[in-house]
Amino acid sequence: MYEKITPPTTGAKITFKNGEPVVPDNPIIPFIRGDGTGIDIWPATQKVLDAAVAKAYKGQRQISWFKVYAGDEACDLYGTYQYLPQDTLTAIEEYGVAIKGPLTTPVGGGIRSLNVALRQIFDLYACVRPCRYYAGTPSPHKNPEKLDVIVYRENTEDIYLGIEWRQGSEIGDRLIKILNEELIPATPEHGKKQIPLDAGIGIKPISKTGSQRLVRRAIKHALQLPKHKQQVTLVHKGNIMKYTEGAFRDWGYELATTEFRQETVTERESWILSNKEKNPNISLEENARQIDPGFDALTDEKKAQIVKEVETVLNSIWATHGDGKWKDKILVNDRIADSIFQQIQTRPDEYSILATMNLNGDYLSDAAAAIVGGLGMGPGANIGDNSAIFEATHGTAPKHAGLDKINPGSVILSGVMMLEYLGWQEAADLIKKGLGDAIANSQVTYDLARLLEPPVEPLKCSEFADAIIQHFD
Ligand SMILES: NC(=O)C1=CN([C@@H]2O[C@H](COP(=O)(O)OP(=O)(O)OC[C@H]3O[C@@H](n4cnc5c(N)ncnc54)[C@H](OP(=O)(O)O)[C@@H]3O)[C@@H](O)[C@H]2O)C=CC1
Ligand SMILES: O=C(O)CCC(=O)C(=O)O
Ligand SMILES: [Mg+2]
Repeated sequence: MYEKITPPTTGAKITFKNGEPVVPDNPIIPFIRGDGTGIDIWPATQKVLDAAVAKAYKGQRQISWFKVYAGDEACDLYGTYQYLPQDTLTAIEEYGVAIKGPLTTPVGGGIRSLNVALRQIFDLYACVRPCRYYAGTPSPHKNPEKLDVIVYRENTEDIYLGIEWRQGSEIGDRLIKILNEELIPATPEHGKKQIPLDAGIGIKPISKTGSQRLVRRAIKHALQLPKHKQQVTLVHKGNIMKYTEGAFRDWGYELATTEFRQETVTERESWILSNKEKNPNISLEENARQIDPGFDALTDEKKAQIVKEVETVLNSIWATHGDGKWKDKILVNDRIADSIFQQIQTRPDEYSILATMNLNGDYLSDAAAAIVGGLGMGPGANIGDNSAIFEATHGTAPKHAGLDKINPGSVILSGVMMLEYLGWQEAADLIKKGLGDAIANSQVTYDLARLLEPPVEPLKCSEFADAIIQHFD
């Protein structure tokens, strides 16, 4: 079955039932070491995960690690250009849950991202990246502890589908010609627009199915959070990209107000309901005026639409959501993507789950990680209905590779997410305690050491792992 690798002789497979993992006490878990600093980070991570599981379960549970190959290591073993061998795909498919270090993607030409390919091959449609603050972590922000968000990023489509054509390529030029001569003129709203003849072209597909399954998972996650964090914000640039990003927002609201009608309230609905609670005799028109500040300047047709919206909301959900009942529901709102980048800095405590499309979520997860201490503190998970791969937000950080210097925190915390996904909360909690206490004692790697005031002598990558383990007690 495998060409060059052999699964561990002990351990059992994780299986999936209704999208949830069924976990034996000794699961076999494939891991990819990763390129660049993967060589430093992975051994540190494995040591911490094994120590936590051993301490929490005293031999009753353990992970049987299965080394599989991708990136540079795979080419060394399997031959030139064998970046993602079939063995690796077979192993992940068979064992269901895997963890990986970062893999290199060249800019411009060369191979397309192996990281993205893995998400697409296994249909890992939700990229979940929590950003929370560990006390004592230096941050460029005054109150980093106020940020506690989870970026829920659609992980399989958008421009990451990678359908694009190079400038000057035969098909690219043909496509531009068809667009300029046939499709754009046939679409009146595009007027006389034309694509420059020397343009590269990329396609940005955003589907209803892809958007709604992501938002569904985000809402289900919100239901598990403490009351004050039960909120999902749909992040989009729908003012500019109406039929892709705008549609993502609309499909998100549609899902929330149909599949989760009893559990959710939209921000606009909450304004309408609260206007009536403050003034039970408020007219539909006055309510509409209060939810839309520019109401009086609108056309009669638009005004009538908003009045109708108010009426529909009151008729359909006053009984279930009115009289303050909406305050116990999950709040679903939306924010335009550029504004959310400043909102997480200026009003971080107003946000919880940020549901995004692929590109926006890629940007936003690095930015949010920076607030709570940088890319060394940014874990992540790629989750589908039949498999999951855990990996950090950051990349290979090649200039630090092999120096035993880089912060392994993000991959270790990705391991914590994996343990929680397996239901091994006790082991996950030990690591969170160990990591938190190490940071609180200023036992940190270079990235955090240089920001501390006064600066401290940094620990090596491997020493940080040891410090975490020492702080289990
Ligand atoms: N999922 C994946 O596998 C990903 C892969 N990549 C790939 O990684 C490669 C390198 O990408 P690049 O743009 O340099 O981005 P990286 O995220 O690899 O690194 C950028 C900078 O972020 C800081 N950083 C990253 N990781 C850590 C860490 N663990 N601890 C502390 N600081 C960290 C370092 O800053 P400083 O030097 O200032 O300390 C580093 O130089 C590219 O090929 C890219 O495509 C990128 C993202 C995700
Ligand atoms: O795959 C890559 O090289 C980059 C991907 C990335 O930045 C991410 O998923 O956050
Ligand atoms: Mg990224």
